[in-house]
This record gives sequence, structure tokens and C-alpha cells, in this order.
Amino acid sequence: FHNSCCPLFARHRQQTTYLHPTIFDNRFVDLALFAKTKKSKKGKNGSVSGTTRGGFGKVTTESTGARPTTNEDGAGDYSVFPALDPQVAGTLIEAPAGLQQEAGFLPVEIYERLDQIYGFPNFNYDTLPSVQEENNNKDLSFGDLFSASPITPSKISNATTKVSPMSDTDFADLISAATGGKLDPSKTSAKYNDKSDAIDSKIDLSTLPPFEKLRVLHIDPLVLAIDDFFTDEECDRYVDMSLSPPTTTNDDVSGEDAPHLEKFQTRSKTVGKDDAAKSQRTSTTWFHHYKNVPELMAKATRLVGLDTLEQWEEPQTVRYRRNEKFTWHLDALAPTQSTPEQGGQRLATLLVYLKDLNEGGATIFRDLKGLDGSPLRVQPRKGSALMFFPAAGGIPNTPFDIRTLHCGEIVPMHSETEKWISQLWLREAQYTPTAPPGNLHVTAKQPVESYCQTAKDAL
Ligand SMILES: O=C(O)CCC(=O)C(=O)O
Ligand SMILES: [Fe+2]
Repeated sequence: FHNSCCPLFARHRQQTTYLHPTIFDNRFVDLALFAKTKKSKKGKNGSVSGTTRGGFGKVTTESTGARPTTNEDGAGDYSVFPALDPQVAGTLIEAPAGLQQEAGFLPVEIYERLDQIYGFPNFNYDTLPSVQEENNNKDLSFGDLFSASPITPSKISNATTKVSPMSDTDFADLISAATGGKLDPSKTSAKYNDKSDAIDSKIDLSTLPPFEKLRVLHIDPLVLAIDDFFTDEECDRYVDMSLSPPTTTNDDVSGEDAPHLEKFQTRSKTVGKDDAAKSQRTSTTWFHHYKNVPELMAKATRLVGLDTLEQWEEPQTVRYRRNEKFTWHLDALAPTQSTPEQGGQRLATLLVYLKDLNEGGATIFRDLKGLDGSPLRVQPRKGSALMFFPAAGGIPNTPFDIRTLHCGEIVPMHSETEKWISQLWLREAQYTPTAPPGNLHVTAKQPVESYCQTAKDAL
């Protein structure tokens, strides 16, 4: 698998699985993430067990030999995670300023990359991408990206532009490295998508236009911002929905036909602390029925180019009050939590900022560089979404991408607003929701379809 020049290669989602959960490269053993996660569930000093709700948490300072530091911005003690191995750090490719700042369609190579590494053949496309077509002029290429040559808007391709020939071998090398040089066709999502919940669950999202305001915040690993993902009204509604009291107190009632569930919101599994991960999360999480967040489900699914909802974990909203934060962690799941039956690994994290924060409360990636050379900070902007890929890309023979280590920075005491986000995680295969009681993907089909109809009528 290295002929990235072949546009027809790996067009189908089923062919693209890039995770190697059982093999570990020696280089990474010293990270001790798994050793610690697996063995010492009740260990002291921050040794961790994994969690289905937020990643690995931290490992001990002792175990990593990392510098003890305190972080005066309050974002957390990130020295507990060892620095990236130089070879791993060497795989980081920053995004040139133009791509970080210009909101437009993605360069076509990024779409290719989303397909070949992450398995999204239709990411943000109207229909199947026109990669089979001939290309006659020079669009932005990875060669440009590597050399960080100035990007002019005219060089940014739009979604209907054709693919440039891959003139350099860098792209092929990247893909090859990112996939460990092999694929495992047995680990397909299709293989596991035979549960009853999935029957007749295809949704036509074609009435939703592709998103036009994407920014590439980082190239490898890929981090994308999608501006205007939510309208202001949608942002406000998602906050209100979480805060309004549940119409019933029926955590014990389940079943999709329970009529009272129609307006049910839950605070079940509210997280004061991410117990399992021990990464310190002082925020509060609400789990929502898919059917109550049709805008989120429709847009998220449209963005990744799928036509069913079944791979999404439970939608969540998270509130950080002043002085609250979520310390450094990875969103990827341990192998024991990401078996095919459980839906596999987390392919993508989608996070939508529901309020503007002028200062603080950013999502920060410790090992990625932003424009000014310091760690990439994504400042919450109302309606903008952030997408990254916690497990699928980058590092050979590891089931997670340790380069995506990130945190929710503390919300300052003097902040004008609280921080609110909506969150969704995409799994490799069908996921069975557990919260709120009675939550099922299929119940969102009709609300999503009527949302799509409304959006179409509004055009
Ligand atoms: O709040 C943020 O900015 C990041 C949240 C996060 O990383 C998570 O919930 O996994
Ligand atoms: Fe996270």
C-alpha cells in the first residue's frame, strides 16, 4: 500500500482500516501508556485505567521520568506525559499560515488524505469526489505544503476541483508510514454492521450542502476547524437543552417507544471527574438522545461523508464553569475498550464550541505547533467545530495517535462566559449507545431527515 497515485485505491470505506491494536512498536514502549493503563487500575500517583469517556489520562511522573513542572496557566501538569520520541516528533507537519487562516474548501490532497488514512471517502463532498477525473492545472499540492510556500486563495482548491498528480514521493511515504505499510481488510466496519439497529438506517443527507469554511490547523496529524458549523440559534439551543430540567425522572425507563422520552434530557453519567481516566476533568457532561440533536447528527454525518448514524457515540454537551478544565489526555481508547463488538476505535473527535471565549478555555494540543510556534491553541468561537483523529493516523503500529495529546484549558475566573461544547466521537464500526436510557440511532432518522428538509427549504 504505497501507490497513492492511484486514485481508485481504497475508495471504499470497507477497505480502509489502519489500526493495529495488538502490535506495539518498541519505540513507544517507554511511554508506558498501556502498561500503566492495563495493570494498575487502583494505582496511586495517577496511574490509570482507560476510560470510554475521555482517553488514557496521565501516567505517573515517576514512570516517565518527565520533568515535574507546574503549569501556571492552569491547563494541567503536562509533564506527566513524556515528550514525543524524536522520530515521532519528526512526523509532525505544520500547516502553513494560509491554510490555518483562510476558511474555504480543503485542498484536494487533504480530502485524499482523509480518505486514505482515516477512511472517509466522501468527506464533505457533494457526491463521490471527482478524483478519477483528469487534472490539468496546478492546485495546491503537498509539495507546496511541505515547503510552506505562501498560499493564495486562488491556489486553494474547492471541493469540485480535481486532484493534482502526486509529483513527489512524500505523500506516498506519509501514507505508508501512517498505515504501518499494510491494511487489514478483515477489520472492516461492514463486517460488524449487521445489527438490527442498522437495518434501513440509511439517511439521505445530500440536501445539506458541503461545508465551505474549513481551515487546516495542522496537516499531520490532521486537525481541522469548520467555521459556521452551527448557527447561533443552534448553539443557544444546545446549551438551553442541557440546562432545562428533564421532563421526567426516569433513568430506569428504557425502550424506544416510551412516549415520555420524546423530550427527555439527561444528566445521567454527569462527570465531576473522569474517574476512570484520572485525567482531571472538572467539567460537567450531559448525554443526549440522538433524536434530540438532529442538527448535530445531520451535520456531523454529512461532514464525514457517511449515510448512517450508527458509528456515532452518544452526543454530549460539556460545560466548563470558571476555573474548570480537562487536563491532558488522548481520546483514543485502549484495545480492551475498542473491540469490534464495542464499535472499534475512535476514528474522529468532533467538538463544536457553543459560546465565544475571548481568553482562556482553549483546546490545546501540546505537541502540535500553531502559527506562532507555540502549542496549537483553538480558541472557542461560537458555532465553529474542531475535528481531529485520535487514533487513525500517523504512527505505525500504535492504536492511537499520541501526537494528538490535548486538553481543555482552564476557563479563567474573570471570563465573561462559561465554556460550552457539543461533542461526538466516531467509531470504526457500529456503536451501541448506553445513555440516556433508550437511546438508539434509528430514532434519530426521522428528526434528521426533517432537519435536512427544513435546511433545504431554507435555501
Ligand atoms: O474542552 C475541550 O476543549 C476539549 C475537550 C476534550 O478534549 C474531551 O472532552 O475529550
Ligand atoms: Fe479530548
